[in-house]
Amino acid sequence: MSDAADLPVVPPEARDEHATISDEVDEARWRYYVLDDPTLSDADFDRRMRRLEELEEQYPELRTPDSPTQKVGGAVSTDFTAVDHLQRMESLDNAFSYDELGAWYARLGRDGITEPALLCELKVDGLAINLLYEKGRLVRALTRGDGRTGEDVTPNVKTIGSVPHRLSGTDEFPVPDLVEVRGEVFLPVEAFEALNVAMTEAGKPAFANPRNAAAGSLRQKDPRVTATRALGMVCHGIGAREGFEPSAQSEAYRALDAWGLPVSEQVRVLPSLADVEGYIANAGEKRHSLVPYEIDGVVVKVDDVALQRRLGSTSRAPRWAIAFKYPPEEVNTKLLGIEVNTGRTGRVTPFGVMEPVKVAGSTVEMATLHNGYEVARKDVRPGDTVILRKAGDVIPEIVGPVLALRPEGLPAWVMPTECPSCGTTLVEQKEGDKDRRCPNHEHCPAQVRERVFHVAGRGAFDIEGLGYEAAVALLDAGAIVNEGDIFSLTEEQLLTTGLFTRAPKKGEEGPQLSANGRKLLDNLGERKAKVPLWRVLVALSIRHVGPTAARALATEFGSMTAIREASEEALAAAEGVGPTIAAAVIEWFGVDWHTAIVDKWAADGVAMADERDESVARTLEGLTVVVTGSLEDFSRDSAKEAILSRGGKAAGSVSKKTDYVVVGDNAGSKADKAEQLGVPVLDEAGFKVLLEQGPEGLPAQ
Ligand SMILES: NC(=O)c1ccc[n+]([C@@H]2O[C@H](COP(=O)([O-])OP(=O)(O)OC[C@H]3O[C@@H](n4cnc5c(N)ncnc54)[C@H](O)[C@@H]3O)[C@@H](O)[C@H]2O)c1
Ligand SMILES: [Zn+2]
Repeated sequence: MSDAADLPVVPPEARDEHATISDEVDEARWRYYVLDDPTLSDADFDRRMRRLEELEEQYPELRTPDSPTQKVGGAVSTDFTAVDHLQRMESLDNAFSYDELGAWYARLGRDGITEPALLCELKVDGLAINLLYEKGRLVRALTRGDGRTGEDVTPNVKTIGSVPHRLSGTDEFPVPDLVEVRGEVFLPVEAFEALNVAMTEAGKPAFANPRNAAAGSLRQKDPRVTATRALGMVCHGIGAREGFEPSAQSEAYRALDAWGLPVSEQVRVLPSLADVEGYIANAGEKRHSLVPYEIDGVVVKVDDVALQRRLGSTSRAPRWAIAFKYPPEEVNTKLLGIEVNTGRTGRVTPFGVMEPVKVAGSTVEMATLHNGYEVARKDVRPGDTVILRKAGDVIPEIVGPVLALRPEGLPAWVMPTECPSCGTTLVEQKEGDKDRRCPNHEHCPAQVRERVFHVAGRGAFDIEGLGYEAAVALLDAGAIVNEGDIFSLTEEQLLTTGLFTRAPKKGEEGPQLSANGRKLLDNLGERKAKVPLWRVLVALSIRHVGPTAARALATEFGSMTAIREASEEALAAAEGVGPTIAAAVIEWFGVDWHTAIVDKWAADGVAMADERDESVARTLEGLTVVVTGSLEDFSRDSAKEAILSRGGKAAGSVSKKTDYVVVGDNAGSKADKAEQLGVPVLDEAGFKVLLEQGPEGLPAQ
């Protein structure tokens, strides 16, 4: 041990920083453990703890017993009776990377413990609980508190369904005289979401996350309230015990399981660090699907109890365990402003602009707020500190404001009444609609821009070289007025934009078309000639007509003309279309500037029908055929294809306009309907004749 004299002198700045952060951490712990209402995100909290540890590493003098790094966080609220644990409850040291995990493992090696069996389990994001069983009876349940003294929440814990009030023994594991069982109380994600809906409906503030909701639900003064919250519990250790001496952590879990306590099925004992890393990676990938509650990491423990004893503990955590923490999915950041954006269909969407923060591995500075109601419901205001959540691949979400940090007098945000792009007064599509739309569909610059971009996009014409930047440039230069002009773009027009030009070479005059520009013209020419009809339909931005509906329409009708001429009933009757889409299609084609776009495209050489196989005779021209039940030699799709390719229409339901109904095995009501309406009915053989020879081939009815 070194003398105080050997220690580096602590500069006043370091001392100040340490004191400031210590105060912040103490305050944060109070809010988190006692009030269940944190103002720091876990990531911000962890960062402060790390900084304290760094400072103490550098200036060991700062590592006093009352430093937050030396204490198990938490305190005891006066709402509950304070009771001492029989054996201290500890925290866990953290690893935020494989390197840090490796460093922990290497330390075991230096302590003479090589290749120990390692028990891996999920780190449950809940709150710690200590259950005392005497002679198999649950006599007390305590929160962790400061590790020595916890809060007595026995009546509340007794409402948790998975916590047995009495243990049952087995031959291998008889009920011990006394045992402290440690575990985590959690609220499953689904129950959390349901609870928040109920809270909002009751006009109460929603919980920020399942962990806070679990803590708030368990630490209720009235256990009847706790009883209504679907809390769960999972065991992760034991404390004091009499009449029970397991030799391994995993053996303890087998005993807990035998006694009827909830033990996770995800626990594994693994032989090497590489296996542990595999476990961590796998659980990280399945973070939201492995178990119905939230996890924030993996806990790795030396399995052998004798080795655990040998390693012992620091002032706050065992040396034989480490928590590997996943990147945080929730962070706090400043909401700088709320802006609105007009989309392709005119929907005006508010979105939050935030101070950029890293969350779940990516930097986020914007997140949608969906509509004005959503902003009001969450009550987020520019200037608020907000909780930003990004779970896995899900798009980032602003969960809500940290109310305790709201500056006084911060005004609520008001949804604009006019389009941010063209100034037109916004409307609701239909009464009670939460969305507001700009009705200026034809000329609103934002809508036109989004549509042009959409026409060229992956799901529609898929035109390489016509991205967002090009769409904006072409519109700004007036080279195109709207999406109708895309396929008549000329070299001269491209030259007006600046985006598709290069400097003239010797002997050339004026700016020249760049390689990009020539490529764009080639792509336009190539795509318009061979694009399937359904992509053209998607490109038109008809409400409700996405790829699925577009494919259905194309299969059924085969050409743009057929779709345009079809009645609403005929559209609705088509397989996979239905009344909503039919109405949207009719409405869309009823607008002059819409049909002008279709006509312009057709004139510019855009393919407006799916190519037919010319070798097939058009035996069904003008006929509508319904196939029902299952056929031997045709699938649903191939039967339809056979009808379409011969010029017929394949309808989904039987009406007076149906010419033939083909009835296969297990045909249902459609066959009856045909009979009622007197529509000729064919079996599979008759269908084949019809396909080959047309109605002439069939015996006269
Ligand atoms: N946001 C805030 O203001 C704030 C304040 C205080 C603490 N916190 C959060 O709490 C953490 C520190 O709390 P802590 O001291 O409880 O440490 P910890 O949560 O990092 O780890 C220790 C705890 O993990 C729990 N745990 C879950 N699954 C476990 C398992 N399988 N095996 C063993 N233990 C398991 C136990 O309850 C144990 O007490 C911080 O990292 C932060 O995330 C946040
Ligand atoms: Zn507008």
